[in-house]
Amino acid sequence: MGKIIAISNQKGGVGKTTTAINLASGLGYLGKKVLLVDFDPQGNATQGVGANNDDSKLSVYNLIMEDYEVDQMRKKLVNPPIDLIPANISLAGADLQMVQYETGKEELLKNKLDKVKDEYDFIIIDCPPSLGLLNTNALTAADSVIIPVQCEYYALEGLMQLLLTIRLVQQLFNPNLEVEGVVLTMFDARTKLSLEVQQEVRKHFKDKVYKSFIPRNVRLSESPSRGMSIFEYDVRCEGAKAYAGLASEVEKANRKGAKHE
Ligand SMILES: Nc1ncnc2c1ncn2[C@@H]1O[C@H](COP(=O)(O)OP(=O)(O)OP(=O)(O)O)[C@@H](O)[C@H]1O
Repeated sequence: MGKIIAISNQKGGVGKTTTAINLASGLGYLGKKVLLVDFDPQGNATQGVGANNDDSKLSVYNLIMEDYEVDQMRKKLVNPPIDLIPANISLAGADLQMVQYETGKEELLKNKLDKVKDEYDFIIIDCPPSLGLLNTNALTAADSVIIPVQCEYYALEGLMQLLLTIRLVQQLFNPNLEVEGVVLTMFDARTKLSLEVQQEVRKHFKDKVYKSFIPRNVRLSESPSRGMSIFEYDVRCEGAKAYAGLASEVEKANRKGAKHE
């Protein structure tokens, strides 16, 4: 049975998509069967692995709002060795449409992903930067959440709101939802601020914070525009080493019988 992990933080630009792409790819290169679900209307994860986010194509919108199944829109990629459910701008309208459903609107993604969960070791969901119904769908479908925290001023601001949302989803729709881990992103060891944010986050989340932190690295910001994960774009750069480390930590924590270290 695969593990479904949502990459979530309602704050924009903290590294959700970069983490979703490179964690999924890193796990793929470790030999794991991985499905990356782009669940952000911006479709950045789709483009970031070199796939098309043309809004005339079937996407995650059709999966959750219509009678389609994963098989009809998943793309099997070679480099990185993962499967992808693409997203495009049509997903932006889903929130408003779902609101009108009387029941089941929080479980639309879960209902579809559960059917393919057995085929994968990991299903990674790239969430949108909001706490609306799309995010609730991702958290209801997920077994756990990885929270990327950018090393900047006000890094922790808004995290309480995310934790409250996670608790609410636990109470209402998904009692087994857990925080898988917190990953520090855009870390700059030369600045006092990055070190302070790191200390603050560790004080708060203790052993949930991954030992691998993601440095600010220009190669990581360049790779999506080439449609490559960091492992194809520049496997030797610091960003690639950091995401390889994160993928190993996540893989190890989810080996049968393993406990989060
Ligand atoms: N470690 C890093 N070093 C340098 N640039 C980075 C790093 N991580 C992310 N970026 C860049 O920062 C920007 C925001 O990153 P990303 O798109 O991953 O964040 P996001 O949380 O998914 O954003 P959104 O909330 O808009 O979905 C992008 O331009 C990305 O290339």
